[in-house]
This record gives sequence, structure tokens and C-alpha cells, in this order.
Amino acid sequence: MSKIQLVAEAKLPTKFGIFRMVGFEFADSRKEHVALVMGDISNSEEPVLARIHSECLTGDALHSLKCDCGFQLETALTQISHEGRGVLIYHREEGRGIGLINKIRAYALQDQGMDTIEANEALGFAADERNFAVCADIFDLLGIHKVRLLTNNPNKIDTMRNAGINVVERVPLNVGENRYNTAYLTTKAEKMGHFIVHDEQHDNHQHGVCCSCQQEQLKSK
Ligand SMILES: Nc1nc2c(ncn2[C@@H]2O[C@H](COP(=O)(O)OP(=O)(O)OP(=O)(O)O)[C@@H](O)[C@H]2O)c(=O)[nH]1
Ligand SMILES: [Zn+2]
Repeated sequence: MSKIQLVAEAKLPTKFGIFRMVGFEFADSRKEHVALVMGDISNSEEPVLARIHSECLTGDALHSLKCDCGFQLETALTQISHEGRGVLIYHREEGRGIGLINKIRAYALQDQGMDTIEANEALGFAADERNFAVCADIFDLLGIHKVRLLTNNPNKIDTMRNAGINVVERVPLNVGENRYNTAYLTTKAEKMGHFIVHDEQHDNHQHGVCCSCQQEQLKSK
């Protein structure tokens, strides 16, 4: 497989501020990834606040409560904009690498009682099919070698370090817990070693999707 290349860039104004959007592509497979960069990252000595965000159409764009992705995406972009400097790699590995349609199939099995990992395995996939190494190559192409990584996933940290990216700090990203994703978060913590801190109160009053509040909202409709 060829190495990923930086192929396009442009300004992207968002509700979180103005980013530089950088497009990356593998010449052979045409597989695409994108990074949103804010501020001056040219000083390679100053660690960059960085997020590797794996694609989740349902959570990121369709407001699903089954996972924490949408909340993490918003929080990461907010934190980067507060610092005025940082990068978010939008890692196009939908459904932990199994793709959108297979993720829907996995959700159907979860509706019957399987957890995230059991559902993936019942479909013939590993628990996690993602390849994070490409993100180290993207950091490298952006001239970033020292990061404070926004994640709860130890595997992302290990993969970056093994690829020569200096992760000087893990910045936790525990947001978005609600009644529909508690089991998903528990599976991540218990079976995948993620650093999940359960929030007894849930932190979603601010998002209007707290378990009980949401119930009330749904009932009143
Ligand atoms: N196969 C599968 N993928 C899922 C499911 N729910 C969310 N995803 C995908 O999981 C990926 C996000 O992975 P997570 O385990 O939530 O988080 P992470 O990226 O490993 O770790 P953080 O950096 O802490 O967010 C995205 O690609 C989602 O599309 C599911 O039930 N099954
Ligand atoms: Zn998700």
C-alpha cells in the first residue's frame, strides 16, 4: 500500500472558529482522511492539542445517543478553539473500520442483546478493525511531532508513540453519557481498556439529553 499524501487544503469557517482543512489521500486506494487545523502549529517544540476522531455518521452528524462520538467531536473542537491552536484528524474509519452498513447490522444484533464486541465478532470482524498508524503519518505530514492527545483510548496513545509521535499528555474526553450509551461505555472500559469515568449525574443536562430529562422530553411530545 502506498503512503498517504497531503493533496488539498482550504479555509473552513465553522461554528467553533476558522480552521484550515487539509485533505489526505492514498494514491492507490483513493481512501481519504481530513484534518482540521487551528492556529500556528509550526513551532514543533510546543505540544499541539490533538484529537484523532474516528468517523461516526450516526453520532457525528445524525445526533445518535447510542455512542459518545458526537459529544466528543463537539467538545474536542470547542477545546481546540478555546486554545486557539490544535488539530482534529477526522479518521475515516466508520464503525471502528467495519463501515456504515455493517455498523447498522451490528446495531441490529445489539438490539437483540449483544454488546459492541460480541456484535462485531458475530459478523466476522475483530472488535476493532481500525488502523491508527495512518494518523501518525498525517501528524508527520502536518509537521506535528509532539501532542496532547484528547482520548480515552490507550491504543491510540500506544500506536502514536510506537510511530514516533511524542504524546506528552492524555487529555480525557468523558462527555455525552446518557441512558442509551451507558452499556456501550461500560463495554469500552471493561473489555477494551478505555479510561472511562462514569458520571453518576451524567453531564448531559447541558446538552438536554440527560437520561431522565430526555425521557421527560420524549413523553411530553
Ligand atoms: N462496530 C461498531 N462501531 C461503533 C459502534 N458504536 C460506535 N462505533 C464506532 O466507534 C468509533 C469510535 O470508537 P470509540 O470506541 O467510541 O472511541 P475511540 O475513538 O476508540 O476512543 P476515544 O478517543 O476515547 O473516543 C467510530 O468509528 C464509531 O463509528 C458499534 O456499536 N459498533
Ligand atoms: Zn459513535
